[in-house]
Amino acid sequence: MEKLTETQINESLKQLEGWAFDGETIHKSFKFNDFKETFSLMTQIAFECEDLNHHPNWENVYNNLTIKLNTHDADGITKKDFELADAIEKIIKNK
Ligand SMILES: C[C@H](O)[C@H](O)[C@H]1CNC2=NC(N)=NC(=O)C2=N1
Repeated sequence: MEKLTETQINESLKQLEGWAFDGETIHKSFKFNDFKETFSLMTQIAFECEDLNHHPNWENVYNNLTIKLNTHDADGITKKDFELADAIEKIIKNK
């Protein structure tokens, strides 16, 4: 899988509200109602990650969730990161 250039990353980020590029990952932080809702969403996302065979670097503290995505196999950002980010946004929008 080819890694994307910074220009391509920034272009793709325009379609993803609230996501940013920190030089290594695309990332976004979320705040939900409580821990149960947060962990339920993390579980739904986890099954999507398995389907895509693409996994996040994420941190959860109570109702806060920070998700960072990059492609280890490419040592950069690839289309798979944006595919997973899209899937994450859909899960959260439909909660
Ligand atoms: C063998 C390799 O770990 C797998 O192909 C998948 C698993 N999940 C993954 N997740 C992420 N973020 N990057 C990868 O390169 C990746 N590779």
